Amino acid sequence: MSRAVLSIGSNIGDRTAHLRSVTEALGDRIVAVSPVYSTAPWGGVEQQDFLNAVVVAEDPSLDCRGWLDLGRQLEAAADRVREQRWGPRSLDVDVVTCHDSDGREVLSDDPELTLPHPRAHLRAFVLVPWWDVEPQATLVADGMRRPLTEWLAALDVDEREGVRRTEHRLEPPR
Ligand SMILES: Nc1ncnc2c1ncn2[C@@H]1O[C@H](COP(=O)(O)OP(=O)(O)OP(=O)(O)O)[C@@H](O)[C@H]1O
Ligand SMILES: Nc1nc2c(c(=O)[nH]1)N=C(CO)CN2
Repeated sequence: MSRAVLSIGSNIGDRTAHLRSVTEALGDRIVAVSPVYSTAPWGGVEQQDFLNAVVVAEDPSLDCRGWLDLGRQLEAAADRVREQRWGPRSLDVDVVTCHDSDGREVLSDDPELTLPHPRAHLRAFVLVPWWDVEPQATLVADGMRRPLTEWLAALDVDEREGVRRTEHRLEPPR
């Protein structure tokens, strides 16, 4: 059993449909889904704006590695092509944090699955929607555990202003 915070993003094709493919696949395993944000590209590659959201999900049969594998499967189903680092993609699923069945946060420095995600604290497109669904959450980076609001406050204003809430909704029908 584990609980994961997943960051999902898309900037190619039907972006909402790509994000929705994740919430549809997760179904009853979803604990919370953030609003969808339109976000300026992060990372220096010139490309289309992204749609981003954060999903919190629980699964009794998945460990943290299982969330990474599930994310890869969903990316493949969206015809994700791995070309350029931080470049355009139909669907990106990142595991931001993962807690085990005892509620303990799993930490890992394995390059295949680094936890928490090593760049989450630098990304307003992760922090803003995550704060919407878990305002009390904290994130470890650079050897410090800080509330999301503190990591957000440390970012450039431009970075935060590039993240704008949309009316798109991802919740699967109940
Ligand atoms: N927490 C994590 N979530 C998702 N992938 C991870 C994580 N930690 C390590 N990885 C590894 O990162 C590799 C590259 O992933 P990906 O192609 O999605 O990178 P990216 O989205 O371009 O950049 P970034 O990793 O900065 O989001 C994957 O092969 C994966 O194994
Ligand atoms: N705004 C935004 N920028 C990005 C994103 C993303 O999801 N949103 N994903 C990237 C690859 O990790 C690189 N840059």
